[in-house]
Amino acid sequence: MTQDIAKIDAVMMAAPVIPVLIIEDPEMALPLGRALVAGGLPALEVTLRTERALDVIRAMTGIEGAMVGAGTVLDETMLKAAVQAGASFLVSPGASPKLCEAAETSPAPLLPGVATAGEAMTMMERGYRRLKFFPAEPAGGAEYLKALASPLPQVKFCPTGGISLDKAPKYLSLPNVLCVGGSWVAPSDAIAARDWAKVETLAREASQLQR
Ligand SMILES: O=C(O)C(=O)C[C@H](O)[C@H](O)COP(=O)(O)O
Repeated sequence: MTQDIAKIDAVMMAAPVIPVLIIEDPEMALPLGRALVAGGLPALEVTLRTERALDVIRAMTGIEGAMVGAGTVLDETMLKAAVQAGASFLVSPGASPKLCEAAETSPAPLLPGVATAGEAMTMMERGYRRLKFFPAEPAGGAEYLKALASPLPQVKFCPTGGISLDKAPKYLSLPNVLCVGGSWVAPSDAIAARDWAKVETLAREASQLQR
């Protein structure tokens, strides 16, 4: 199957925001994940950008109510390792033919990144209907994404990259946006200070955004 829309929609519709997590220390995984879920954000994207990211995914799969995915999935090796660690969805900053091929036999659905109409059309030809718009703010922001809605109404996006609590509403009001992604709900200073109350507050604000 190219992209299991029901599976990826369950992730994209779980909350208005998917936290994008960059975690160095697996000991932070459980308290951080619990704070985000308690604040109303159950879908968690753990980027494969740190050495222990797979351990973080393993730990987070034990959190009740969490849907744990892997971000920054760049190739087949990373995709397989993420699935093996328990990732139930996969996110990539871009879409390469080899990565898409690997995703087509994966039990976890892939949300691939695109930044142009041409890239979106290439993914549509492969059967994809849910895409990440990345990097959202530098690539043109909500206005740019709004302009894609009219010619490409079948495609729904998760814009990510440079989005904050203030910028999220512009995206969430668009007809072609199901949710947004962002790291602002799990800032590195709060993680370093183990300030889980702050993370929960940020998550709660994000979970209450309208879409
Ligand atoms: O590598 C990936 O697969 C990603 O998901 C990239 C992230 O979407 C952005 O790095 C998050 O951007 P900020 O919210 O601006 O920090």
